[in-house]
Amino acid sequence: MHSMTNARPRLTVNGLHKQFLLHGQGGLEIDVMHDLSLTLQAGECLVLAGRSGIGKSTLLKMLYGDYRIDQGRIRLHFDDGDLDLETLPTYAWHGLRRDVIGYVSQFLRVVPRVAAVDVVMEPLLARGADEADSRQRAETLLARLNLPERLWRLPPGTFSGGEQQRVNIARGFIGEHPLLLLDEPTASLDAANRDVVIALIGEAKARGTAMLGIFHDEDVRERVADRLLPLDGNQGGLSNASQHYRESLS
Ligand SMILES: Nc1ncnc2c1ncn2[C@@H]1O[C@H](COP(=O)(O)OP(=O)(O)OP(=O)(O)O)[C@@H](O)[C@H]1O
Repeated sequence: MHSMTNARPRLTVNGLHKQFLLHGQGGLEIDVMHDLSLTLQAGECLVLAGRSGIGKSTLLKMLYGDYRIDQGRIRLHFDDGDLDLETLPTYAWHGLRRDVIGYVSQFLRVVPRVAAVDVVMEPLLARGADEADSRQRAETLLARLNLPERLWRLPPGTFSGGEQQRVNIARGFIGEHPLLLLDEPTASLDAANRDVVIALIGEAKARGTAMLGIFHDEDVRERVADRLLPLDGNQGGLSNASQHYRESLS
């Protein structure tokens, strides 16, 4: 995998469009994103803003390969060249997620019977890291996030929402990916743990991590955002969706 450079934006998005075709609704089309462009530098945290349903999570899912890039360009910049995600073959996404793009989703996808500490260290093991070192780093992160030690060896399926989210955050940060996507990582946390996440984001910035995040909490947003990107304006969203819906009825 390429190594990333500090000299140019790590990520450039140009003319991105996203449309969902709802087969169950007689082929209704929903325009979620229209002509979105952005750049993201190393060590920068860009926060996506805009009303609910405007397409913030959709953008993160397109960057992570969960949603197809139908129109527009998403380009990652490395020392030795660029990588266009819209033409990336399916098999290449696995390595990209392992080594380059990290993602803290809103909810932990629990794997049954796997202990919390193993969930957290897995991204390191996937790269062939030493098991004892990986476990040590996972435990350090879980301790920082105040997850009680008695829970570390238990599967997180029965943990509280906030406990699961802290396992999720530890798993997302442990890999120190050069590009990190954050979908409401602090939503279900108390003030003390929110502060830990803000500190983790600060440390990631200092390492040169480029971050794109969604934070509804204004206090958190102010503390982490280097820039805000409002998705409202000409980027479609619900107004377009409802317009399409009305057109489909007429
Ligand atoms: N897989 C999908 N199929 C159909 N429509 C979808 C799909 N994913 C998202 N949408 C629609 O796209 C729009 C944008 O959703 P998205 O989750 O990106 O919004 P958001 O800005 O992150 O909202 P919130 O702040 O409430 O999380 C919504 O109208 C949603 O219903």
